[in-house]
Amino acid sequence: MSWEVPLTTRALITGITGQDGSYLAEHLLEQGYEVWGLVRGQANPHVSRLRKHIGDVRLVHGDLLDQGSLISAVEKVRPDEVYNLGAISFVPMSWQQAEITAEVTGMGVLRMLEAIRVVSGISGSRTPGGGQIRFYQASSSEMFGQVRETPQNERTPFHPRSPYGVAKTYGHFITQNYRESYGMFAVSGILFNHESPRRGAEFVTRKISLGVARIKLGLTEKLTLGNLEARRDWGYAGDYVRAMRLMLAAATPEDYVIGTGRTQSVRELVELAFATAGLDWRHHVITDSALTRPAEVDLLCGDPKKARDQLGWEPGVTFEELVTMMVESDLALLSRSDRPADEPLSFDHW
Ligand SMILES: Nc1nc2c(ncn2[C@@H]2O[C@H](COP(=O)(O)OP(=O)(O)O[C@H]3O[C@H](CO)[C@@H](O)[C@H](O)[C@@H]3O)[C@@H](O)[C@H]2O)c(=O)[nH]1
Repeated sequence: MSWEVPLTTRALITGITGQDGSYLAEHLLEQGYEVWGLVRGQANPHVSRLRKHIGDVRLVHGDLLDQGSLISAVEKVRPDEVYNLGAISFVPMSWQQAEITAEVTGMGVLRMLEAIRVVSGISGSRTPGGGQIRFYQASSSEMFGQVRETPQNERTPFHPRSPYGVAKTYGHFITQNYRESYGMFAVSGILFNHESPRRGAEFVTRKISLGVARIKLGLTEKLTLGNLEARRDWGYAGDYVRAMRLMLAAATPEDYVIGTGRTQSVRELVELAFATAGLDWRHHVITDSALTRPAEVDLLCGDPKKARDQLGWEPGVTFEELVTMMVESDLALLSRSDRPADEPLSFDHW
């Protein structure tokens, strides 16, 4: 008599405590994966939240700033797939802390690739098979920056406009380089903005949905924003993590743009979010030039044709559904009797 030993794919996710990490962990668990998260720090407050919401995730300690810790983590977990979502991801902070952004968001990618290379025993160039571990890098549409063409696709040149964008561009090219140098299955998803009720409160979509909820519930009257004319391609994070897995399941390692193909201004987002709650934004929104950026990305719009044609990936949630989902979620959250007192609320309370 024989029986089949179940083959479980093992994934290691950096940035597991962030918005995308949480959705990706849930998605991979649903697909039958064994999911490990890399967590840093001695008393990381995000870990208990992660444990509470996604109990089945296993944790391993490590830090994108510490090469040895990444080698140890990869050695311990022996993953089939590594998803590098860890980064300093808030663009304005990258001007205040340009060097640490370069270290975490840029050099962190190199350190993880090196950890995979060393643990896989890849020493020379073009090792046959390039090892078994497949690597996903979270590249960003911020790399397009001052865009050369619209919509942006996989062949559009990069012109990053922030230290964050520059660091992501390094991460993108070092991933490509390890693929070309060592034959590793290393790919980048160039993801346009993707949001959800779990988005951090510092990003504009969540800042607006929380602001609308507070105003609707009489907790405040005004919401202060920066540049209302910037345009973004906003999709739903839960849709975008599906694309990450599909990229690693593909027959060949390639980079893909993930976006919706639509673009809206911050002003249009504001108008819709306030209207969703029955409010007129013009009575509540004020702008402050202190919130504008030293160099802005004026327009982003992704062309996801390659992902659609080759991966069968499609966004499921429209911009209008996304905005409604976020405003309704924050209205429900702030209406709760056990609402935490320490506002501003963020992803901590999903
Ligand atoms: N955060 C914020 N942005 C504002 C505000 N007012 C206007 N904006 C404008 O809203 C736009 C979006 O800002 P964010 O939501 O902070 O996102 P981002 O800078 O586009 O970056 C996000 O998307 C990238 C992918 O394109 C990600 O790579 C990055 O990590 C982040 O998630 C920017 O043009 C920004 O100037 C405000 O009060 N706060």
